[in-house]
Amino acid sequence: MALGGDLVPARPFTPKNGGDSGKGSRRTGYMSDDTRDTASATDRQASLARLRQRIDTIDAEMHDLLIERSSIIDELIAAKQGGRKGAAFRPAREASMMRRFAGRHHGTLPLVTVEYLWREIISTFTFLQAPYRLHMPTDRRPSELRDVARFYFGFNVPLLEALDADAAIASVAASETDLALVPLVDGETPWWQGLTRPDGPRIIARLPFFTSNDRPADLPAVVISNPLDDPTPPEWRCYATAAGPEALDALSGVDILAATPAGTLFALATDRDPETFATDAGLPPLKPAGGFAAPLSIDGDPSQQKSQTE
Ligand SMILES: C=C(O[C@@H]1C=C(C(=O)O)C=C[C@H]1O)C(=O)O
Repeated sequence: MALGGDLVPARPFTPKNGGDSGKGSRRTGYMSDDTRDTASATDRQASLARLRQRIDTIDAEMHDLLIERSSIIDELIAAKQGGRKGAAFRPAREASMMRRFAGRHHGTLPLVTVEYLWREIISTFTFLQAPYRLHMPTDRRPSELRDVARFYFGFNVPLLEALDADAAIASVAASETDLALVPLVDGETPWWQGLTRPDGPRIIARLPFFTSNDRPADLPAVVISNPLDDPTPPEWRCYATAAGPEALDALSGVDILAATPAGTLFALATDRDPETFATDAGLPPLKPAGGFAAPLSIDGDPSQQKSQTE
């Protein structure tokens, strides 16, 4: 049976005996309130129909543009074939696209909605270039992490549950194009040791990209991939150290990502030289663990502020 096949269409309400419903039945002038009400209801219907027509026209244009956007994929794959085989992600390009949206955005549509729509588009387009799966540990904040996964990678990308971050990173290492999404939550084990092996998986992005005091899918997390062919260097470089977080807390240009008593994963601004930094801070040599584009705070964005006060 077709969906909704049993549904009976609602019949319009027709009042009996002329519909004496108070205000509308009083005769006050040349045009009765009834006639006026009917006229304004007709006007409302007409303007609603006009607005819906405009929306349908815009939707058709957006749909045509998405189809046109996807027609570029084959050429994109060919253009990228000069590079190494592997994942098609270009995190620096994705970051610059998001910054461009933030710069040109206006109106009542929350900027985070734009981010969400384009994340679905970008993830699907990347997937069409080189299919991949997303490995997600289930041992810490799994439902919040799933929200982040779906917000940033949409519903076309298969999501695979892993026991913990180590298992998720091992699955990435064993694949060609897969990703892992690991929450930045302090724990007992320094899971990031799996990011310091030569030519092994590395951090490629930090989420959320648009930061705000009040946004959906806001669990801090990092995206991990095998080394990419992205020519643009990251703005923050990640390092692992055996030192605890207290050794780094007060230092400038440092962003602590996750910590255990047995070590810290942190990001260092690229204008800081890591060797000089480690020597000055009295730290043992740092182990590179990847990098990411600087997230963007959108709390000053007018449309975002509006959505926050609602
Ligand atoms: C299209 C590209 O590849 C991926 C898909 C993107 C997109 O659909 O806009 C953007 C960046 C990449 O992660 C690209 O490199 O430009």
